[in-house]
Amino acid sequence: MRIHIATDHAGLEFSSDLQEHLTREGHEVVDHGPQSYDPLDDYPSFCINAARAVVADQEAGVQALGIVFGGSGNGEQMAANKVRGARAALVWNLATAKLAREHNDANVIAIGARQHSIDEAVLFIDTFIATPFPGEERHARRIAQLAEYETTGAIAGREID
Ligand SMILES: O=C(CO)[C@H](O)[C@H](O)COP(=O)(O)O
Repeated sequence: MRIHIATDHAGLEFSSDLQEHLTREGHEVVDHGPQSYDPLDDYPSFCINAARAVVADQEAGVQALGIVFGGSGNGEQMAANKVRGARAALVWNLATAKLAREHNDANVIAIGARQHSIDEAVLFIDTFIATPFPGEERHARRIAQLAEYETTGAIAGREID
């Protein structure tokens, strides 16, 4: 699996530990930065670049997922979700790590580095990567509705209020 990682200053240590872990596990890790600690850096560009790379890989048939870290993970998730085709889930326990794949077919996981130990983050990420999207019809239907809104602005099955 190719894993695109991005963070900001708040998650830099997590990102570096995670990159070592994922490389040991046999994944191909692509680091979208930042490369050094700057307490004033801004997460959007790093996270958007990682999400864009995930979507581009998936569209090219390459198996890829993304991981974005920040202090809370909230802004990082928002940034990733601005990318067309990205489905970024904020994960904060084991259940949300599994559900992000099983129900949402998330292709990016967002984690708050100030909210968890590194061991917890490793568990969430390993679970996220190992969990397939079973493709149950109701979940696929809802994901397709999101994609339709994203590409056409149409809200499936409803008139615009
Ligand atoms: O989690 C984040 C965004 O959702 C950022 O990592 C966080 O806001 C950075 O905060 P600060 O500039 O105070 O270190």
